[in-house]
Amino acid sequence: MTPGIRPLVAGNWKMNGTSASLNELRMIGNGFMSGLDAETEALVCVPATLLAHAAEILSRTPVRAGGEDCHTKESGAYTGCISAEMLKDAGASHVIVGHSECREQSGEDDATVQAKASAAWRAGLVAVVCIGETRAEREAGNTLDVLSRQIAGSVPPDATASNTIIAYEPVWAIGTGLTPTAADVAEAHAHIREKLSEKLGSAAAKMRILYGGSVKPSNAVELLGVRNVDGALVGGASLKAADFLGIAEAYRNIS
Ligand SMILES: O=C(CO)COP(=O)(O)O
Repeated sequence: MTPGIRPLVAGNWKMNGTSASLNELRMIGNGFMSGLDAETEALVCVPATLLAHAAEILSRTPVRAGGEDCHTKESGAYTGCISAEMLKDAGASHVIVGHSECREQSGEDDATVQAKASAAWRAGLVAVVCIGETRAEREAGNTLDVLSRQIAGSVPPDATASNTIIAYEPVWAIGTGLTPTAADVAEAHAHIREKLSEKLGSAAAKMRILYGGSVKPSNAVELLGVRNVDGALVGGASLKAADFLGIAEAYRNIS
């Protein structure tokens, strides 16, 4: 938590979900309509094939729909790619950029992530910029250096708290059931806030910094209660409405 910042619980469905999964989304929307939105904002980033449906379903709820990645360009001969403008047209409000799975699988570097964040803004979307160290980097004691380098390279210098959200996702915690200790999360998030302040000045004070990596209802109070943790980016547990709502409910027990 950061005083004065409203938390955001965001889901990332990754390459999961068909039209049959939209019922979970309906239940997520209904859950937030029955009072959870008093505690936190909510977003679910879905595969592009589901985005228009998701946006339509969620339009009657406080939950917003987002994309999982975008191209840097607005349009053109880029077979299989999706622009930020296309996501916006399909009803997205946000897009994730620089997820470690994209960085690894597509060889995406910090400069590309930064260009994607700018592309998101060009289309009127909020960019959720992901950063985080690998297991080898953590074991070598380089976590904070990696975060500094990724902030320097991936976050555009004109980022503001209204157009950008940072998601700290230790790569080794994603989908593994492993999580950093609350003290480790506190250290990483404080470092991220400090580096953002050096880079962005006063804009950094209100910028949301989400934690992602094996967040579940059972660990949400501990992880989301940490200072400078302004919400969660949830993978596996966002696919089941009960789990995603259970994570958001943690805010009823965090003061
Ligand atoms: O990568 C993530 C969200 O973007 C986290 O995934 P898990 O919650 O499945 O560990």
